[in-house]
Amino acid sequence: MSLLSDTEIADGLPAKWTRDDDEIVREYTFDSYLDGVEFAGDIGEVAEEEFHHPEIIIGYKSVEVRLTSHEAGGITKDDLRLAALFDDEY
Ligand SMILES: C[C@H](O)[C@H](O)[C@H]1CNC2=NC(N)=NC(=O)C2=N1
Repeated sequence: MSLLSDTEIADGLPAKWTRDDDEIVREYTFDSYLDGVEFAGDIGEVAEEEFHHPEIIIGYKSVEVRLTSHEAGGITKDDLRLAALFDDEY
């Protein structure tokens, strides 16, 4: 999978996602801590199915999700695709 250009990333970022250097990031908020934990598990299953894994930081009533393509060394279409799939779980 090849690296995307700055323009391709900007144009392809799903709503509420932002770019942070070589990663794309979104923070999800929840009514309870355990709702966030459950969401993390849900997107973990999607990541495993797609074999493309995010960094997931579980906070109090919030979950931060970071995506990058390690092997490619930056942001690829896989990252944009998984971001949209994770949003479907929210
Ligand atoms: C060996 C390598 O980790 C695997 O091919 C997969 C697993 N999940 C992955 N996840 C992410 N985010 N980037 C990768 O390059 C990647 N590679």
